[in-house]
Amino acid sequence: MSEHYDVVILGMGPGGEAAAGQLLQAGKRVALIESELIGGECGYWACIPSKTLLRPVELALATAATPGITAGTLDWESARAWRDDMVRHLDDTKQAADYQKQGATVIRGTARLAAPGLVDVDGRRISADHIIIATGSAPERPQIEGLDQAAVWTNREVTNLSEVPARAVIIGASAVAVEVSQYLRGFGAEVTIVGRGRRILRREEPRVSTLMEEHLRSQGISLRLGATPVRASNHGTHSTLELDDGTTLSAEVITLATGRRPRTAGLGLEALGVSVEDHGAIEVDEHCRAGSGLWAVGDVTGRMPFTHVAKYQASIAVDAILGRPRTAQYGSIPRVVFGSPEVASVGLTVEQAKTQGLPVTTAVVDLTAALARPWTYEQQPSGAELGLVADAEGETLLGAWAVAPQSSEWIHQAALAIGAEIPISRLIEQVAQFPTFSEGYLTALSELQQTRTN
Ligand SMILES: Cc1cc2nc3c(=O)[nH]c(=O)nc-3n(C[C@H](O)[C@H](O)[C@H](O)COP(=O)(O)OP(=O)(O)OC[C@H]3O[C@@H](n4cnc5c(N)ncnc54)[C@H](O)[C@@H]3O)c2cc1C
Ligand SMILES: NC(=O)c1ccc[n+]([C@@H]2O[C@H](COP(=O)([O-])OP(=O)(O)OC[C@H]3O[C@@H](n4cnc5c(N)ncnc54)[C@H](O)[C@@H]3O)[C@@H](O)[C@H]2O)c1
Repeated sequence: MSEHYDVVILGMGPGGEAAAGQLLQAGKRVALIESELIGGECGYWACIPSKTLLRPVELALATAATPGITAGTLDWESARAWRDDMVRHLDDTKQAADYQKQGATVIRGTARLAAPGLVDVDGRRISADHIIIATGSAPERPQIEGLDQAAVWTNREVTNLSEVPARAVIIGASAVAVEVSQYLRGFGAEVTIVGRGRRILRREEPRVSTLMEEHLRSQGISLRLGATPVRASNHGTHSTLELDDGTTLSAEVITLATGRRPRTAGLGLEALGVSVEDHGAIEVDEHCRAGSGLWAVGDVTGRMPFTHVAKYQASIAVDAILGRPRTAQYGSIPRVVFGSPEVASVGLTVEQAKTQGLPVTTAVVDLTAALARPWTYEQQPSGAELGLVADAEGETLLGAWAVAPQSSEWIHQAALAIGAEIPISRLIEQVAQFPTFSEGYLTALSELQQTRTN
């Protein structure tokens, strides 16, 4: 006999946790299955430790750029201790107890789909009206000769490091590489990012890449772009990485920042006829439905692999389960790289708009030239810009990006404008507080309007 629940959730990262919270609140009988730690990759080996380690580095850089305060001294031991507290010393006992108190059944183990509506956890059989798969993603391991013998870190080791290596080579040139390079460099490592493309953050506007490359270089981070690693070797005290241009890099650790693979292997999806894409992602419809009574949320769906998206998809799936379906909309969800300065974007890039056959107008504002805020923020500001992408008629925004302090916060104005399709003629009537970075929107919007009238 199997135990029966209204809903069983496979994986308790941000997606699983958001679904669990809402279902328990709705009075559902819920079983939660977790093979490692409640909180998932985000809580222990990704968002939380990386943002915690970035914060003192961000402050040290800001302090060095601000007169009237003595440049901050970074202290690895106390940063590490704060990080350890923030990742709960890799202990989720309290989280499990809290869920149990709320009426959930918490099951430790690796879940597998045994049949429609039936889950197997190491021999224990659990049936449910609905199954939500929220098993997340694992680091992608590139095919590089000798990599298995070299000293290699993934996101797990590089976010939970106990000592900062003297030298680090990072393979990959996207969000993980930018964030990790900045805290490793800040705490004293010599860092080289190896990117096979010609620019970093390749999914964003080319100008974003250029600005951020300049910031990274100015902080002493080396960039080897347009270079592909071909061979790695372990030399005991250090490892080397040979690139296809014939050069060799040497470091104590090689960190992989080469993307993620949805965790679907071994789940038994194929046997149940559930569609899995090439890369392992579960195909879902606009309600996050993967099949009858089967739902998938978060990184496992391969759609915008961010924590806020996992939580959003969870709310979409739960609402459908509770009989009040909504349609998932991804077009105005922000994307942020928490570097110094922050890189924030939302909506379409010019390239993406073109691919969709949408003619566009654009405006780019040098915030340092246009605003007072950068000058009251630091003594010699540079490299802070805001870009807007609008339809060719200049009526509504399609996209926005910013490389500037705190842009993770103020990008949400553009997100709201894009999501709610607020006309530019209305947006430009807003008055922004002086002196703020938000004033940049008015400058960029007037530029868009001028392009339109010219
Ligand atoms: C270094 C780094 C930094 C990041 N920083 C940010 C950030 O600042 N902001 C942001 O929005 N995103 C960030 N991300 C992305 C973010 O971590 C993911 O998008 C998010 O964790 C996805 O949540 P999830 O619930 O889908 O999966 P996960 O967090 O991966 O959780 C899945 C859970 O399922 C469990 N599980 C897997 N298989 C099974 C099974 N068969 N049975 C039972 N349990 C199982 C796992 O143990 C895990 O606990 C970062 C990623 C990295 C690598
Ligand atoms: N602040 C945030 O929200 C945040 C922070 C970090 C990560 N994340 C998310 O986590 C996920 C993983 O990030 P990421 O930066 O690892 O992945 P990514 O998929 O964004 O980028 C992968 C990078 O690795 C490179 N690469 C892949 N295979 C390679 C190979 N064989 N040799 C050389 N280079 C190779 C790619 O060219 C690219 O530069 C992303 O989805 C990202 O959005 C989010």
